[in-house]
Amino acid sequence: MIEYRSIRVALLGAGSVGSQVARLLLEHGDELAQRIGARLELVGVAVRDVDARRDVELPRELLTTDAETLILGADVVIELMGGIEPARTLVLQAIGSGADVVTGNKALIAAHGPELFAAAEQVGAQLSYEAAVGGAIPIIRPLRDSLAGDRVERILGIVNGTTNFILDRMDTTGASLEDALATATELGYAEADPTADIGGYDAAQKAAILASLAFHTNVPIEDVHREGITQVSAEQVESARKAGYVVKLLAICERIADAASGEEGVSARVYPALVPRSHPLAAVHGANNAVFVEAAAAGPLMFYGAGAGGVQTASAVLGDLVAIARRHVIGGPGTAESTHAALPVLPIDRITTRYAITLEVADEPGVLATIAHVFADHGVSVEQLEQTVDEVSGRATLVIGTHEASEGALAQTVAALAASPVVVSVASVLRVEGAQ
Ligand SMILES: NC(=O)C1=CN([C@@H]2O[C@H](COP(=O)(O)OP(=O)(O)OC[C@H]3O[C@@H](n4cnc5c(N)ncnc54)[C@H](O)[C@@H]3O)[C@@H](O)[C@H]2O)C=CC1
Ligand SMILES: N[C@@H](CC=O)C(=O)O
Ligand code: NA
Repeated sequence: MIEYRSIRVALLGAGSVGSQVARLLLEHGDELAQRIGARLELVGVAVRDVDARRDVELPRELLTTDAETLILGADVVIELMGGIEPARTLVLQAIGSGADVVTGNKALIAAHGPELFAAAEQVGAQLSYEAAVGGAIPIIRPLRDSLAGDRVERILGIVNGTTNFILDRMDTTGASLEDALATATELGYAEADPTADIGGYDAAQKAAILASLAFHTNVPIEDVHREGITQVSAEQVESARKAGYVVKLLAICERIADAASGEEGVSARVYPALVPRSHPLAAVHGANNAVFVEAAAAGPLMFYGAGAGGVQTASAVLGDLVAIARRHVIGGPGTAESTHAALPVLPIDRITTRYAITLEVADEPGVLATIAHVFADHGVSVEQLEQTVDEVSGRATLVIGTHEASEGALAQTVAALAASPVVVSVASVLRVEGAQ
């Protein structure tokens, strides 16, 4: 029997993810020790209430309500409490006391990443957060390590399981958003307050993290353009389906070169978009996540799997922990975040993409010409137009697909269409992403 040295691990939070991390650590201690060359010793678990009922029974002697004392003397601290405070203060205290930190807290990394990474770099500590984006899916380490020699051009991600479940259900069963959300809540995917999911806040935090990593630039959460799925209707999903598209909530991170100056910037944004059914992201069903990365040398890559779930997410936490423990065995400082490129983060009106606009119009002569003029007047080029006429109401529905246009030009076009006497209503405006 080999006598391994111990690496002292403190766990903060024993909820869905934390309790599974504790279980895996306790159950697989021997095997992990052989992989690492040192034993991971779980020295304590900080909880709110030691007597609370948990899905996973943990040895009572490990439980404490005193997180601050638990941190002292730990080699690695795992933060799985969620939220900003006290998580931020405890992570800073852990780093200050010489510990490495693993967290799954995307809200914390998106809002306070630079402060936490700077604190870690100052003392040579490692701050790892694979669980923060895409749950179990390896995406942080591939971006940070595997693609470190490449140049990431674009990321299209389905990074929120709840909204993907809702949109998928609307697409496959014709359910309304409200009914699909109720099912997501019943199945335990949605948060108790699902605003973070359906409002796109959770996806925006993940977009900020992905863009920062991919473009070696600090992308603050405030600079991520965010639109949720609350306005997506069953009609939009249905007409997308008929036209060969699916509606997905996308987190998009993109390098953009200014057309005039050639200067480079980055965009990070979250919105529901039409994705062609032939695109790999269209095949991401249920609560799954996928991150589609386009890199200059590697080409397109897709990372797919369980974006949430206690035990699934615990896998990512354990991966970070093992990597840190192996470094402890070898020695040396942690890897600092790379933000050397410091590219400007561009506002939404600097991006260009394609759009699908649905208009209700009067079925009269000259209407098409008037509409075509509105597009031409604002420099937006129409790629395709389909008309269906309701003989009873005498109204026509026009679905207009554009070539790439700027957000600014498109917004002006839509305003002019809404004001036009031949337009009864602008029924839908959706961006189109991932089309060739
Ligand atoms: N559940 C999931 O599928 C995923 C979760 N995450 C992230 O992982 C982290 C943990 O998530 P979950 O386990 O789902 O949350 P959870 O709500 O199930 O667990 C958090 C636990 O921390 C405890 N806690 C909160 N404040 C505390 C304090 N001051 N002292 C001691 N205990 C405290 C709570 O009582 C709760 O038991 C969050 O940051 C979340 O965003 C990331 C990816 C997926
Ligand atoms: N609420 C999130 C959980 C994981 O981050 C989701 O639905 O994806
Ligand atoms: Na991950």
